[in-house]
Amino acid sequence: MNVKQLAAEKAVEYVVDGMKVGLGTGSTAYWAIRKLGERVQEGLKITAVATSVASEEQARELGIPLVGFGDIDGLDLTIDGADELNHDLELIKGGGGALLREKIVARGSKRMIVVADESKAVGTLGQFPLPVEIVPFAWEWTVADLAKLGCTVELRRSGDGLYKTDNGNYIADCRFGTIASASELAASLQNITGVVEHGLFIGIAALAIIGKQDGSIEIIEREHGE
Ligand SMILES: O=C(CO)[C@H](O)[C@H](O)COP(=O)(O)O
Repeated sequence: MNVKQLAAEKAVEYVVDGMKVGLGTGSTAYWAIRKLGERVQEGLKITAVATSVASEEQARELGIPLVGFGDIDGLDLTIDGADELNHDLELIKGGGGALLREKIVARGSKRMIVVADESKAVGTLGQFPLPVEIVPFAWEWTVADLAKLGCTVELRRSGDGLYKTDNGNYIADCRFGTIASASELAASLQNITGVVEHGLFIGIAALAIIGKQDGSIEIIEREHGE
């Protein structure tokens, strides 16, 4: 059973004619984009923006109509994956390196649906290293500032060199083990000048659709205003 596909295809049921849709990034969002492509070929009328070059290419191949950010002032719905999520729908994202674009797109959406398999649902965030996008300039100092927050930091690598995001920045993967307060940590991260954005998504996701190995689906909805 492909539980990522299960969750992703359930989320696509929330898409209706006329919607402006944000396309996430990663191996779960892949299935959502694929299903959306099928529905577009069957006549669904939507427009979309993508959160990464990879998702944009996938959408284009499937014939999903893409628009520029200058053509629309917001989105109705974004469907995206997560690396970890807790019961308050606080997320760690950025395992695929697209966290900055993902956060811009999710924040510009009336609703964000998170799609994940059950391994991503945790009691406390922090086992997954928190991805933080940082500018290459003086990255050594930024990494040192991040380490002062109580994590071990590894600059993400790709092949022989350093990994670069679609925006030309680096990713510092910060292993905290346990994140007691996501909002306090988010505030500390935002205070570090070399940080472009971090992978904590707080108060953004409205709904999580979690696919389980037994073929069932769990839905978690965030209380309004939480
Ligand atoms: O945040 C992300 C990419 O930046 C992904 O949504 C996250 O890494 C989950 O990916 P996957 O669905 O492949 O497990």
